[in-house]
Amino acid sequence: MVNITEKIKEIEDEMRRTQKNKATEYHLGLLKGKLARLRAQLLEPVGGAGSGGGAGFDVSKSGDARVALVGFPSVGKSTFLSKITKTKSEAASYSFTTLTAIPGVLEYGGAEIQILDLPGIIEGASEGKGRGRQVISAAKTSDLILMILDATKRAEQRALLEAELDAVGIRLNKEPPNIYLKIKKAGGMKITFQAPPKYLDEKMLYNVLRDYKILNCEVLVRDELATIDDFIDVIMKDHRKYIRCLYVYNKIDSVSLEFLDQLAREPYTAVMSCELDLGVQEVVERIWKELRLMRLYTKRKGEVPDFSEALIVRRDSTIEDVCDQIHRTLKETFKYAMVWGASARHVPQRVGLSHTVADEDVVSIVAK
Ligand SMILES: Nc1nc2c(ncn2[C@@H]2O[C@H](COP(=O)(O)OP(=O)(O)OP(=O)(O)O)[C@@H](O)[C@H]2O)c(=O)[nH]1
Ligand SMILES: [K+]
Ligand SMILES: [Mg+2]
Repeated sequence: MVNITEKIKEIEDEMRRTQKNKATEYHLGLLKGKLARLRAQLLEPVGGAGSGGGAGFDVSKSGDARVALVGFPSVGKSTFLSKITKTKSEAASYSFTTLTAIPGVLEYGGAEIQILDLPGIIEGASEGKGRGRQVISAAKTSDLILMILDATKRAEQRALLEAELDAVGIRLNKEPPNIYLKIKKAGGMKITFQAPPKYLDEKMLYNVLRDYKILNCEVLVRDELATIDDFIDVIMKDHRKYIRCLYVYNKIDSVSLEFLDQLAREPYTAVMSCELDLGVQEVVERIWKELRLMRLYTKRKGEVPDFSEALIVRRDSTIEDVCDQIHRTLKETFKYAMVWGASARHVPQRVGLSHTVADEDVVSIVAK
């Protein structure tokens, strides 16, 4: 039997050989669909625990969020971890100094953020080269990926890493496609476009759905710019993860100012030198921003708010989320909440469980 990696290679080769034009786009769409299926199979765990498969490292999540340091060997991931947390992770000039996941804790704005130093990955990681698959699985569990890049190395490194993450279903700085898909038991396929699509047509979707043996379903494409890749992502949604990514170029002590200026202007990008301690604090601030966490302060009735300890919640959290964060059963006795701050229409505002809070609000929960 041909193994999955070989099958993947065959399809990739065929895609490369196929010229892109109107006549081949249906065929290419089908190949992309098959490729996505095989890649998902490749990541399925085989055998028992620890057998490689899709399992990450055995580090439990802790704190308010998790950030994964992903990059080629010797870009300075461990040096960075040791700089911003109390954990010391060995750093050296040779590749693969780090062989497992090393967690550290970054304290910022009253939050505890878990930073995961990971072994370096290389091209082919998604297909299991080196510790690649384990590293990528760990990255998949994070709330933010910090892609550490070496400013002195060729520019392709970033695209190569992105391709590796993309191959395992990680989508960086992207929202899930605006396509509705409901699989049904009967009734055939009903495909609707909200506006004339630029890159799709009914036949293309029909072909791919048939190939996935989805014969009864309802599809509504809401985005006129959606591509066949987006559509496959929707079919494979259980294998997709949409994660924010900050690109961090380290070792800027060794590049020209001109080049540095160019790097710093790229979107989602920060630059630093761990060695000269340049820009490191700015990267920490960007981590906080990208995580989109909020600080809330609680207040007991008749007392002043407790500003010494913040309650950390995710952006767009509601009073219900706040209750869950404080105590598992608080919701059951909840009567109403009083809110002071940016989310309150007037101060204080009396609100229910569905009220959305804002950063630095003061909240007082009143129980029955
Ligand atoms: N010039 C320069 N060198 C740096 C900087 N930061 C780290 N280094 C050096 O780069 C080398 C690799 O650093 P590590 O922290 O081990 O890199 P890593 O990414 O953890 O490497 P692996 O664990 O092997 O994947 C070490 O010799 C560091 O001293 C920097 O800002 N500038
Ligand atoms: K190293
Ligand atoms: Mg390391």
